[in-house]
Parts: sequence; structure tokens; C-alpha cells
Amino acid sequence: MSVHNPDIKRVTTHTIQELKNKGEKISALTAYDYSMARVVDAAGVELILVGDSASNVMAGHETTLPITLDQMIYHASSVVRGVKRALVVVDLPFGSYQGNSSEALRSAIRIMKESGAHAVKMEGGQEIRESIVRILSAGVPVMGHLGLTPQSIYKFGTYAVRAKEEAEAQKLIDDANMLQDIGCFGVVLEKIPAALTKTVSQNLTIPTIGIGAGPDADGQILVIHDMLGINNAFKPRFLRQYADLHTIMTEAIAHYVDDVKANDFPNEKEAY
Ligand SMILES: Nc1nc(=O)c2c([nH]1)NC[C@@H]1CN(c3ccc(C(=O)N[C@@H](CCC(=O)O)C(=O)O)cc3)CN21
Ligand SMILES: CC(C)C(=O)C(=O)O
Ligand SMILES: [Mg+2]
Repeated sequence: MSVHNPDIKRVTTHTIQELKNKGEKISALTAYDYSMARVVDAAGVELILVGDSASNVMAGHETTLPITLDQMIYHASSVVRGVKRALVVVDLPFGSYQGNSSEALRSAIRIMKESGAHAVKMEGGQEIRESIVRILSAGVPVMGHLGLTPQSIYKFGTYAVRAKEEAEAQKLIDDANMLQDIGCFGVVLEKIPAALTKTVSQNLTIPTIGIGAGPDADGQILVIHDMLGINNAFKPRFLRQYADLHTIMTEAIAHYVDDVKANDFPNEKEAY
């Protein structure tokens, strides 16, 4: 296997726009730490998201709500140090941008200044328009996120598919057009019907990145721990698991324990 587009030295928001323009799908994955980011970047992924799913995957919380701006900056700065090529996008966490555009701008600027990331992502449409406009005005690229927006899970109550009804689908279409009009460089579509993803992706000139949104988004994203099978608890229908690292890691660790107990590790060559 070889890395796609080896001629691209550094992926920018313009690069992923060009990928959409020429009809090439965009690959995206999450990462939360330096070592994983190095692997994901070197394997050729174009966009790395430092997702607030770190709250679930890294910290063991049930939702994405508890993770703080400081914690997101810690994860993002670690990821940036591991990345040579990919575009690094960071989720603004819950409470750092909703309802106050000045605070939203401060939060985005802290992420850019303190982590070295290239862009931020924000959940929502019309409700957070002013915050997005302020951040874009400061020169910070913004990615939208519509459909299933986990930061508002307590408003909806479930992680079920979004925008199945006509009214909600129309609001999503309107929000997507608005995000493009104000200058977002892309939009994540999470857990919506495949047909709606197709409509939105054809309507927009900017790229859509889908998760549980069917094959017609301009790109796809998954949580790295889910797709590698490190996390063996989360198996939604939209997930394709490309490895079973949970089993591989468990067997390796059990083998180590056996070797220590058996006085097999370390041997003479492993000692001074
Ligand atoms: N590990 C992990 N992977 C993710 O993809 C992810 C996170 N964490 N945290 C933040 C959000 C939350 N996401 C979610 C959460 C639940 C479902 C989900 O489909 N859960 C149930 C169905 C629930 C329902 O229908 O009510 C499932 O079994 O598929 C999907 C995406 C996606 N994101
Ligand atoms: C699932 C992706 C899109 C995300 O927002 C996250 O990982 O936090
Ligand atoms: Mg997120």
C-alpha cells in the first residue's frame, strides 16, 4: 500500500477543496495524542480531527460534554507535534462557544495559539452563526458540524438518526447553505439519511465529511479507536472495523505477564 498524492507536502483547506473539485474522496480520522497522530498522518489521511470524542475515548466519560478547552488544547498540541502533512482540525468543546461570540472567538484563538492546529470545528447551524462569523473574521478556518451533534445530546435525548422528517431535513439544508455562505471550508454530516447527504453534498461547493451519513459525502471520518478495534464496546452500524487491536493488545499483554511470572523476561540479552 502506498500513500495517495505523495506530491502533496502539506494539506490545507484549499487542498481538500481541490479534492472535492476533482471528485476525489477525502479521508479523515480522529487522533488525540502524538504517537497515534504520527501513524495516522504517515498512513496518508488528509484531515485529522482532534475530536471532543476524546472525552469518551481518552477520558472514559459517557458524553462529550465534560471535556474542557484546556484539555482539548493539550490533546491538540500533542497531535500537532506528530503531524507532518495532514490538516489538523480541533473541536471547540461544549461551553466554549455557544451563546457568546466574544467567548467563542477567545476559545478559537486559544486553540490556534496554544496548539498550532490549522482550523476549528463547531456543532450547530443558525444558533451559532454569530460565533462562527467572529472566528472566521479573525482568519481562523471553521468547519461546521450538522445532523447528530453530540454536544446537544440532552436536548434530543438519543443518538438516533437525525433529519428523517422533512422539517428537520430542510433546516439542515438551510444551515449547510448558511455555513457555506458565511465562509466555512467544510461541514461534517453525522448520522443522517444517505439521500440527504447526497442532496447537501451536491448543493454545496465546499466539501462534506460524513460519519454514518452514507457513501455520497465528499469524505468520510471515523473515530480511530473504533476503526482499529481498540475500543471493543462501541459498534454502531456505520462503523467498519479495520483491525482487532483489542485482541492483539490483550494477547500481547497476557504474554508479557506470563513471561514475567515464568522468569523468562528479561533474558541475558535483555540485561546488562
Ligand atoms: N468512540 C466514539 N465514536 C464516535 O463515533 C463518537 C464518539 N465516541 N463520541 C462522540 C460522537 C458520538 N457519536 C455517536 C454516538 C452514538 C451513536 C449510535 O449510533 N449509537 C447507537 C444507536 C443509538 C440510538 O439509535 O438511539 C448504536 O447502536 O448505533 C452514533 C454516534 C459519534 N461520536
Ligand atoms: C465524530 C467526529 C466527527 C467528532 O466530532 C468527534 O470525534 O468528536
Ligand atoms: Mg466532536
